[in-house]
Amino acid sequence: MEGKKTREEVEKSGMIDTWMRKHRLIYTGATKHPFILSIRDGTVDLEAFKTWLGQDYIFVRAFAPFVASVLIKAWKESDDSSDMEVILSGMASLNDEIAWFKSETAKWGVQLSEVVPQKANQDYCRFLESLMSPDVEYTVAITAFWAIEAVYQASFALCLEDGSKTPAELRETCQRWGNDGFGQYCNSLQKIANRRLGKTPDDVLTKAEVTLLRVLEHEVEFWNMSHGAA
Ligand SMILES: Cc1ncc(CNC=O)c(N)n1
Repeated sequence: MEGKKTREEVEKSGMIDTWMRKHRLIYTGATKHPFILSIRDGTVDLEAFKTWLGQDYIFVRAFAPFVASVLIKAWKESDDSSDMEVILSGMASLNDEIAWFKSETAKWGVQLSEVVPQKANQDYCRFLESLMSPDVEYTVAITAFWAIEAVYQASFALCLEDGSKTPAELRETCQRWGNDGFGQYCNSLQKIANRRLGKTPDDVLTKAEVTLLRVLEHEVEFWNMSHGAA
């Protein structure tokens, strides 16, 4: 019989893995969403793709200040100076990413000045803003940060696997988040999160788990936008 894991056992294997097993269904809902599966099997509606592209540009603009807030928390609270370098590398990539969104939307004829944030996007951006508060612990923020990046990494890596029928014109998008370098970066964030979660008080641990679940829910809602709005 499988009993409840002791705190010590969980620390060895890593809290993130434990939570991924515990919340497998919602994690799979976020990483194997019908929109992603439609890219992977080549049946994607290109209007849905364009909707996602325009909405994600708005999201990434709100995500950059969130990452900046995590950097500030790392600087103030972290017990390991290499955390800042990992977070800073993520921020640097966002500079390139925002430029990429501008050229990619131009390519697809998506007028960024005319993109109106949909409700799911607004809700997600507002949630990010709540996490920027100085009252939110570094451990909670870095867990959310990992989850946000990991969902995109897992989703788009799926579209690049052998046997996937991702349309040629979408491969570059999938590469952006599905490439090995981005995978390594997500692993580095996961290690930081695990290290922090392994030595955090129970009340903060609970907050981090709840926050992780909120991220996964927002990611599902974000993908859902691409259905309704073609
Ligand atoms: C909704 C959402 N979640 C995660 C990411 C990936 N992080 C930065 O690009 C993203 N672009 N959009």
